[in-house]
Amino acid sequence: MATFLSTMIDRAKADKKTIVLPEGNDERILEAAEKALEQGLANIVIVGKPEEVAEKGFNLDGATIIDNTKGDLRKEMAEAFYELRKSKGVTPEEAEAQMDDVMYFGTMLLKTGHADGLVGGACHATKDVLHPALRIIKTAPGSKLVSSFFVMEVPNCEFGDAGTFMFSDCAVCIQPNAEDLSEIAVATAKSYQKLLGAEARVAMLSHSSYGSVKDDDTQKVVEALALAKQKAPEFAIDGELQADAALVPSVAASKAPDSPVAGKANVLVFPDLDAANIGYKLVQRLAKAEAYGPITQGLGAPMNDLSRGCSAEDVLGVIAITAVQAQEA
Ligand SMILES: CC(C)(COP(=O)(O)OP(=O)(O)OC[C@H]1O[C@@H](n2cnc3c(N)ncnc32)[C@H](O)[C@@H]1OP(=O)(O)O)[C@@H](O)C(=O)NCCC(=O)NCCS
Ligand SMILES: CC(=O)OP(=O)(O)O
Repeated sequence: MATFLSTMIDRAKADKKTIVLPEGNDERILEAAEKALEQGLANIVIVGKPEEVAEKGFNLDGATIIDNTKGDLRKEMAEAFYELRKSKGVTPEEAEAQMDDVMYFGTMLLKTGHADGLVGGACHATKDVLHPALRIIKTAPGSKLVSSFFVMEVPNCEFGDAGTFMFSDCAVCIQPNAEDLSEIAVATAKSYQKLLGAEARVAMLSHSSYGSVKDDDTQKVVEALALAKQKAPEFAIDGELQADAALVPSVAASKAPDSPVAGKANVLVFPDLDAANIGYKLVQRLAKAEAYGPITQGLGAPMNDLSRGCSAEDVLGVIAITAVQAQEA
């Protein structure tokens, strides 16, 4: 049976894109690069010192390895970064020094067209990937908010689409207000349909189902639901729902009867970053689920993060997803 990963790899191969991997010092990144090259799913650019990358012993034939610490490209990226950020008070010297940071250098390679997408975060915290993304790539036209999702593949699971889900926002927006949460819900519904080619059924999660608890937190979700429905009436979005009501048909029948989503949700929108980040890691570790992401949405170019707990297989999945996003950019 085709898995999410095999589908993404096949789609990536159909129109090969160039993906930059700024963390050439990380073995999981190099192992994933080796696999990506072997399978022909993307052209690979690695940021790192060529001799140090070679020492790790991976077969990276065909990859371009770029040293950010010297050479013409460093100068070119520093100058382009200065032009972008001088209005924010950045000096030419600061721009040059900023290129020591592989994440900024890699983001500049993406910005200037040396790559179509970027994957990083195996050894950088999420904020260190998101800062250059927000400062250099910025939001896509028509998008106000950058957020993220994980594709979760839960083994032996009858819920969602045979165990496949998107969880959002597990990485970017710390304390989204109702307006932000509505943007996250609509963006993730669109991402689900685009990436997985199936109808999204979006549950706005809470500790309440259909008014069973009324407090400031549940009312934020109620407000977000109303805004999301107004913005995108074409999507099946419902709430507020507890996780059991969202997933389990028998619980849905008692807690949220007649809901178009309860008991069959495949997109879970969590009320804040605490709930979302904790929730995805619990499912990943306790249910032994595959967790691909965090994949950003709303950015002007495909640039995706990884968990520092990722495996080489997770990195390969995110490279494939990023290449597919680049085909659509
Ligand atoms: C995403 C994050 C890094 C942004 O932090 P920040 O300090 O607001 O970012 P910056 O100041 O660099 O913002 C740069 C610009 O992006 C904008 N911005 C920030 N977050 C944004 C978002 N989610 N969507 C769109 N724009 C955003 C800022 O308003 C700013 O705009 P300006 O240059 O016009 O003033 C921060 O929200 C964060 O740390 N999130 C949690 C990450 C995390 O730790 N996750 C847990 C583990 S996965
Ligand atoms: C997404 C995420 O939680 O990243 P990390 O594990 O690197 O903090």
